[in-house]
Amino acid sequence: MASKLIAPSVLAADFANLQRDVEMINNSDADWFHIDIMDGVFVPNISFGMPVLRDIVKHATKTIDVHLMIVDPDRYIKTFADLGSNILTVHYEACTHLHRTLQAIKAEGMKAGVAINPHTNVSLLEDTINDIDLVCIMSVNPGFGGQSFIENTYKKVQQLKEIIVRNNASTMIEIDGGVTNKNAKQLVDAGADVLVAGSYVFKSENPIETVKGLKEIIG
Ligand SMILES: O=C(CO)[C@@H](O)[C@H](O)COP(=O)(O)O
Ligand SMILES: [Co+2]
Repeated sequence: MASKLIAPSVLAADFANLQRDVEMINNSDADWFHIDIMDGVFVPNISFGMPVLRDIVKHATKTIDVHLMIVDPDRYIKTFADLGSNILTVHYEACTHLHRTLQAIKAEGMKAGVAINPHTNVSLLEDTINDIDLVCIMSVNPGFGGQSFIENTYKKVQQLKEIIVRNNASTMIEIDGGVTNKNAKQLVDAGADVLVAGSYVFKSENPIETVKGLKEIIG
């Protein structure tokens, strides 16, 4: 079985010491950079945009996993490809023509991801699962780091895993929000492949050791 991945969320980094924090992820056991882009419309918060991502990409040596929390994401697919995104995840709730959006992401040479809010049932992905490289199950309401993990997520992971197996798909399952050493094992046991961790990593005393601890837990 492929090893499970950790993707620290740069949203929780110190933006006045961004290069230091990017190097920390480079030097850690982390697998991906998780980049949260918020527009203040789809979610009630604005994070950072293209110039900051450009500078992160300049220094990052690992996969760039971009989580778009914006309305009408089709407008920016090419922009995020040109900036160096490897995986581009759009929200199910923000896409009128999800199938078309997924094809457009892949046409730009990126992996295509779909994120679902806590209220969105995984069964809605059954008809597109073979077109989706990664499903990001939100385990908090999107918009902010540092929120508490929603326990119903375990059930959603199991249900999504059943859909993936039933359709013989190779879709990865990512969990985003409130991930810590307390829920990591149960999430991978339920079928998760990638765990995003923001505050738990960056607000810890020794982020490198914290990532290492998470990797040891998920094996
Ligand atoms: O997309 C989001 C929030 O909307 C996440 O990626 C958070 O940035 C994760 O942060 P923590 O919950 O781990 O602090
Ligand atoms: Co995110």
